[in-house]
Amino acid sequence: MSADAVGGRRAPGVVSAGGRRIIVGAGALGALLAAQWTGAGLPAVLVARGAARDVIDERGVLVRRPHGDERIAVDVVGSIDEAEPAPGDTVVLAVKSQDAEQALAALAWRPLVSGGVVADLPVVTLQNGLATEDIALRRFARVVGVSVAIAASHLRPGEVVAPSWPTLGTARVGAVTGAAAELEPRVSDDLASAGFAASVVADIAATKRRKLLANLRNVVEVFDVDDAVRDAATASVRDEAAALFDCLGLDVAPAEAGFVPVEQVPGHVPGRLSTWQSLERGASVESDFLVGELVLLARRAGVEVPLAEAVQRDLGALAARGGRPGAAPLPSALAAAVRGGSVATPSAPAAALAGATT
Ligand SMILES: NC(=O)C1=CN([C@@H]2O[C@H](COP(=O)(O)OP(=O)(O)OC[C@H]3O[C@@H](n4cnc5c(N)ncnc54)[C@H](OP(=O)(O)O)[C@@H]3O)[C@@H](O)[C@H]2O)C=CC1
Ligand SMILES: CC(C)(CO)C(=O)C(=O)O
Repeated sequence: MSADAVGGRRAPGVVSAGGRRIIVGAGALGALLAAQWTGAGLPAVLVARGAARDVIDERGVLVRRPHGDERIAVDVVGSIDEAEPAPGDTVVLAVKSQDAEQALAALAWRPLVSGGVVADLPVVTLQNGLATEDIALRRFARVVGVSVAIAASHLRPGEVVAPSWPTLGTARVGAVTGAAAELEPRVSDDLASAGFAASVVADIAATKRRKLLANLRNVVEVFDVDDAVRDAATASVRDEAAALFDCLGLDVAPAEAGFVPVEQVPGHVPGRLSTWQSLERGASVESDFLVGELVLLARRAGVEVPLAEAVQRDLGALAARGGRPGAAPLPSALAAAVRGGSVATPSAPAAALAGATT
C-alpha cells in the first residue's frame, strides 16, 4: 500500500503518485476487485450504495473461494465526493450497463481535490455488451475497456463467490481511443495484481463482440429451460447474432478457450450467470444492453433479428413484473427455432437473418 494512502482513503492534502482505483459499484466485480486490490496492497476505494455500503463498511467484503471464505476490510464510501478523487486516480466502473449513464453522469463533473473534475481521470469500463465505452467517452477523454470472464456470483450485499483459484478469471484490456493507449499496460497490470490472467488486446470492441456472443447464454438461461434446451436455444440466438455482425461487417475477435477452471464452493450452485443473479436478487437486468444491443444494431441497419427481439421482450417483461429465474417459458419464436433446428448462418445476407429462423 502506498505511504500516502490509508486503506484507499487519501491522507489529507496528499496526492498519491500511483493514484487510487476508485471502484464504482459494489457487486460481483466491484466488491471483488476492491477486496483483491486491497489484499494485494494497491490503493483502492469502493463507492457503494444501499445495503452493500453498510454491510461492507461494517464487516468488509466476504469473498467465498474454493479453499474457504475470506473477509477483507476495504475502504468503502457512499459517494464520489467522499472518495476525495484527485489527479492520478483512476475510475473503475463496476455497475451494470443499464446503470452506466446515471453513474457516470453523477460523478463526471464533481471536483477533484486539487483542481479539475472527475472526467479528467481515466475510466476503466468492465461492462459486458457494447454500449458503455461510448457512454463513458461522452464525458471522459480516456476510456479503457476491459472484457472480463469470471464465474463470479453475487447474491447478497457484500458477498461474492469467486470459484476459481489461484487465477480468478481472464481480463482483456484495450484503450477505446488513442488518448488512453498509454494506460493499457497499467490497467492490465492492475488486473493481474487482482488475480486475473490479463492481457492487452488490439481491438477491444471486437473482443467485446465476441464476449457478447458468449453472454447470450445469460439471457436464455433465465427462462424455464433444461440444460439441453438452454444450449440449443443459446446456439440459435448466437448464430443469429454472429450473422448480424457478419452482415454489418463488424469484426469479432477469435473465441478463447473457456473459463479458467471453476471449483466447488460450499452452498454455491455454479453456472448461473450475472443476469440470472440480477433476477434472483430482484434487481434490474442488463438484457437491453446484451441481446438488446443486437436488436439496436439490427434496427439501425434495417434487418431483422426475431430471436433476439423475442428474448429481449420476454425477459424485459419478466423482470418488469418482478419474476424470478425460470418463471417464464422460452419465447415461442425461440422454442420453434430449437424444435426446427434452424439457425442463421454467419454469412447470411441481411434479409435472410429473419428468414433463417422461421
Ligand atoms: N458477475 C460476473 O460474473 C460478470 C459480470 N460482468 C459484467 O460486469 C458488469 C458489472 O456486473 P456485476 O458486478 O455482476 O454487477 P452487480 O449487479 O453484481 O453489481 C453492480 C453494483 O453496482 C451498484 N450500482 C449501480 N449504480 C450505482 C451507482 N450509481 N453508484 C454506486 N453503485 C451503483 C449496484 O447497486 P444496487 O445493487 O443497489 O443496484 C450493484 O451493487 C456488468 O456489465 C456485467 O455484465 C462481466 C463478467 C462477469
Ligand atoms: C458469462 C460470464 C460468466 C463470463 O464472465 C459473464 O460474463 C456473466 O456472468 O455475465
